[in-house]
Amino acid sequence: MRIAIASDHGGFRLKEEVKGFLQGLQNADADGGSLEIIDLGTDSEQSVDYPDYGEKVARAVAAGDYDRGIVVCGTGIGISIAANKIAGIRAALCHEPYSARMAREHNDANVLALGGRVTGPELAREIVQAFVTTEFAGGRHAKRLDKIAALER
Ligand SMILES: O=C(CO)[C@H](O)[C@H](O)COP(=O)(O)O
Repeated sequence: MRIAIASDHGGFRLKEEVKGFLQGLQNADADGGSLEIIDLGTDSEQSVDYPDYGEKVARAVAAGDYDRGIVVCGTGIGISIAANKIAGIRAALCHEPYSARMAREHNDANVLALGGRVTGPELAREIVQAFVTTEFAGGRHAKRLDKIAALER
């Protein structure tokens, strides 16, 4: 699985932690395959604008260059709003692992958003693990995603 990750300054520290978790999750994705991770920035706590980083990840995932994305800002709100503006992106802001699991199982979320000023690293680890290891359930959920896709047209 190829994962693109980015943050603004408010999410920078948690992004760095998440990259470490992802390294530790090697061979733990839903297919038992290895994880390839690309960091699209930012690279310090110097102030930047979260839409720029939400867009980078969202475009990389929407283009098929990466399978999933993880975006982090202070609350996770702004960067998830930005990512969701890109067609084909289903970004889910999650504060606990249950929502992350459901975001994959029911919503086939392809981008996870986290709040670096909201969620601590240990909880974030569990959220990220759920996001990476849970597959979309399909079935009745597929036609609902078709309806979401229709809203983009
Ligand atoms: O959470 C965010 C967006 O939803 C941003 O990280 C936050 O707004 C940045 O704030 P500041 O410029 O005061 O550091």
